[in-house]
Amino acid sequence: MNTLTITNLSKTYSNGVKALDDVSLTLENGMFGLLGPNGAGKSSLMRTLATLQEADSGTATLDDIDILKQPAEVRKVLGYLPQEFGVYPRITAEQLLTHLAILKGITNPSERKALVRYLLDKVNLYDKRNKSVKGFSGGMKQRVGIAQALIGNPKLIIVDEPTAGLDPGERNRFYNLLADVGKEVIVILSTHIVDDVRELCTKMAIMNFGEIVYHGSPQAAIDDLNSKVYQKIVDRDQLDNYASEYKIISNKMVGGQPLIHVFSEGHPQNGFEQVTPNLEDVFFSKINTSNVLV
Ligand SMILES: Nc1ncnc2c1ncn2[C@@H]1O[C@H](COP(=O)(O)OP(=O)(O)OP(=O)(O)O)[C@@H](O)[C@H]1O
Repeated sequence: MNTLTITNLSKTYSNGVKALDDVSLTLENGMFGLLGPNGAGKSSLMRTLATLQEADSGTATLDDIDILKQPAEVRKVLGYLPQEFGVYPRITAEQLLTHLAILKGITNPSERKALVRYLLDKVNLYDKRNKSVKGFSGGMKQRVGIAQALIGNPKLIIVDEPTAGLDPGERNRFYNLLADVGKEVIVILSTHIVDDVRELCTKMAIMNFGEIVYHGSPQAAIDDLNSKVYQKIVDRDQLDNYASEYKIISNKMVGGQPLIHVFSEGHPQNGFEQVTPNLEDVFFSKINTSNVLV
């Protein structure tokens, strides 16, 4: 069992933005979802754990490695799929992975060849190994991204917003692959897509303005909202009135009209009906609700 312990991590950029505000989390093997809106600080946290940037204060350890002080040690046991894994030279999938394996220090040619073929098979691209990666679909490129993250038997795999731009079929294939990978190592899936976390993760954190605003299981967070979420279709021009009277946690268009979800300890009457809460309700109820109104 591997353990990642993050303690009081903070980071303020030179422009004054506090991207990490006293972040503390403990993670063990399995898929961990880090959910947050754009700009919440997810990439800042992922880049810090991937030793690509420094924190101002706090600590992070992976088993007995001090991530902030021993970056070279971390890199040996880290697999990282960055948000922009997008520079593809005109080489085949097998050549690209071979090249990245060399960079990762796999020096024995026959061991490297066997590893690359194993990884291509694992991400279901063995048949495409001689095709140029440039011509791959978004989903296939992300699978190459996972294959390269698996080089060197990592203990910690970080994937930053991996499903953006994938069609539903490709997203599903990618989910299956991640779920398979996540059994024996720590996988952190950073995303603003609630479905990614619902489908894959048993543990999660929600981040907003650099702070962890929830840490626990998705189901426990949903249970907390039980019989406290109500919905109603309202007129668009009435939205402001509803916002001042109720605690709106989400607002989406259904057939051209806003469907609002509100949080309420008791039944709000006035045409509202109770709904079974979902992870999206959790997400919106934990982050700043002023974003909700369009
Ligand atoms: N290098 C930087 N210099 C200054 N500000 C930065 C820098 N990188 C990020 N920020 C700011 O820090 C905050 C957190 O950014 P970050 O990229 O970590 O968030 P995020 O949750 O990953 O968002 P997204 O989903 O948009 O990638 C944002 O306000 C962002 O504008």
